[in-house]
Amino acid sequence: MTDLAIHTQGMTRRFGSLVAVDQLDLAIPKGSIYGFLGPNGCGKSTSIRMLTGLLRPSSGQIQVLGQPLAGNEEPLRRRMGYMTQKFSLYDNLSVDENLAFVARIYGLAGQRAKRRIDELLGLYELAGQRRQMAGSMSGGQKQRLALAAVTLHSPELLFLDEPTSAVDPQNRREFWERLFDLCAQGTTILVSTHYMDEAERCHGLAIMEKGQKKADGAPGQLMAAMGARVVEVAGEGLRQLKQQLQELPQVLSAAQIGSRLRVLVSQDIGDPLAWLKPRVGQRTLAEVRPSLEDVFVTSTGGRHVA
Ligand SMILES: Nc1ncnc2c1ncn2[C@@H]1O[C@H](COP(=O)(O)OP(=O)(O)OP(=O)(O)O)[C@@H](O)[C@H]1O
Repeated sequence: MTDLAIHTQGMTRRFGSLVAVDQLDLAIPKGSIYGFLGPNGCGKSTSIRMLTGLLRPSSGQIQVLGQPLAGNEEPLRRRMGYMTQKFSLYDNLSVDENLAFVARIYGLAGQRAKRRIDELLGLYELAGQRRQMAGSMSGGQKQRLALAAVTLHSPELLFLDEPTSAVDPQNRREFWERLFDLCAQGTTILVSTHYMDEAERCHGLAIMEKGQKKADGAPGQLMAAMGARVVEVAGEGLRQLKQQLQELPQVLSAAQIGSRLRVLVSQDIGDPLAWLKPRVGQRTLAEVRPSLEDVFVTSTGGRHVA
């Protein structure tokens, strides 16, 4: 299918007896931002390495930009950009030199390279720092330079492996604005993250656990389809209440968020407020909308960070 940037069926990678990625089916539309959400070790990087053609799958089919990846790795890789985890530039080269170096790798030279570098320096607000050493720049500037470098050859498909783990929330927000600019120009972006807020910005996402996809869809859809209702309890003695509620099989999770206890009640309970009322004493109750973290907890059988 040509409207898919990435299409996999049963993509699997084993390392000895460990199944790092287990039967992953993906259908990522062109021009969208798609997220891999999951904890360390769940197989995000291994999946990205397979999709970029750097690592062979143990089994399964992979199509990238409408072509089978196997046998077409080289030409397809020229149409992709890949920012690895802890991607770093050369600290002891200037901004200009870093981009010129990357341009050479992509076979861009002379006036063409110069024009593209000028364009990117303008776009990523780095024109005033051309001669500054990359190592002396702020985290946000380094991030912008990294994005300039990885998009220098105007890739159609961009892979970003935990791109914002080293930047503050303000820079993270700006970085995402730039991703949406790229997306608006038709670039497909696959981004791995363990931040809920970041995953929530994606058009679609896969929730991963131990190499398996546990849920797939738009964040809003996943929240609407969650198999649990969310009730917040306010009052005294929440730590003790949490212990009591977690004993109940109908309570999927209970986690303290500030001065409230966030309780996920199985959807088998028709009226979660009426069901909880006698179990929480004098405390107050309110049903609230699910968050992506709630979806993560219910789909992975994990626990809220509490
Ligand atoms: N080359 C390798 N040899 C053996 N095991 C590996 C190899 N690469 C990854 N693994 C294992 O595969 C599993 C998935 O790792 P992967 O790096 O894909 O996870 P991740 O979700 O990207 O996590 P992180 O954010 O920590 O990189 C882990 O258990 C990891 O130890």
